[in-house]
Amino acid sequence: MNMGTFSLSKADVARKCVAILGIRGSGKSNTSKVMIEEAIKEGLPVTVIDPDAEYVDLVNSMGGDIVTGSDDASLRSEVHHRKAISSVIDMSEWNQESFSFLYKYLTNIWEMSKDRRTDRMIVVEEAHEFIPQGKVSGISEIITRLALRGRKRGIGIILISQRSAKVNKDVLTQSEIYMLHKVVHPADLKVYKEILPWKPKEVDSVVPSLEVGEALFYKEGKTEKVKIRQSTYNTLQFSQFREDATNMI
Ligand SMILES: Nc1ncnc2c1ncn2[C@@H]1O[C@H](COP(=O)(O)OP(=O)(O)OP(=O)(O)O)[C@@H](O)[C@H]1O
Repeated sequence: MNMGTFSLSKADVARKCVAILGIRGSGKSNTSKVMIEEAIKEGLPVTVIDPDAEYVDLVNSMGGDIVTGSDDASLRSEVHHRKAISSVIDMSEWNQESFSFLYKYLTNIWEMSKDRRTDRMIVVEEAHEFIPQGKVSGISEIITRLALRGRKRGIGIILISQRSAKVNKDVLTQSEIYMLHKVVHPADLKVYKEILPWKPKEVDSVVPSLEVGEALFYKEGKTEKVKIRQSTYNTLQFSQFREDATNMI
């Protein structure tokens, strides 16, 4: 999996918990898009919980299925699971139906993966909204279960959040891979200090000066400063836009 200045293997991420953290605009979504692109290419299906419908075009263009609150959760999750199809749960309506759909879909994936294991990464954008620290809901419970007990059933998780201090600690601290983009707030720097085997001073001096697309990649006790490549989809979109603009002139 070509991530930019570093690479990952499918085995590095399948059935693992990955956390992508950083302030707004630091490059988290791009990092997760690159990971998703590479996972799908390697035959590892993903399900993205997408509050802003920002993964719809990417996953759609790679052969995935887009579902919303008005779809049949049992049917869609069954087909996606059986045929190893990637999906985006478009939560942008942010209404009761979307939440009911999400709960049923994830619960079904959990149930079905007991007898029929197929590897899948569940991507949780704005993770602090779905698994907040100190608050419990049906959705937070099922995501927590998938994150903490999904490994044996083939399930891995990618958590993305701009508010690391607000994400359920039990889940966040179970992550095996961290992609730590820029943060500046002391509460978020504190979370990084708990994750990284660095002196607090070092975290304070390095992390706030990370540039867009740069991150500290932490895995198995080792930390490396990396630059993530641009998602092909972003680049394609951009070149398509340029082409369209040129044709208009
Ligand atoms: N690795 C990268 N190389 C070059 N540009 C990048 C990279 N990562 C992100 N960018 C650019 O930076 C901008 C913000 O990126 P992105 O949306 O991924 O940030 P974010 O942290 O997810 O922000 P938000 O929390 O607002 O969703 C985008 O225009 C994106 O194209």
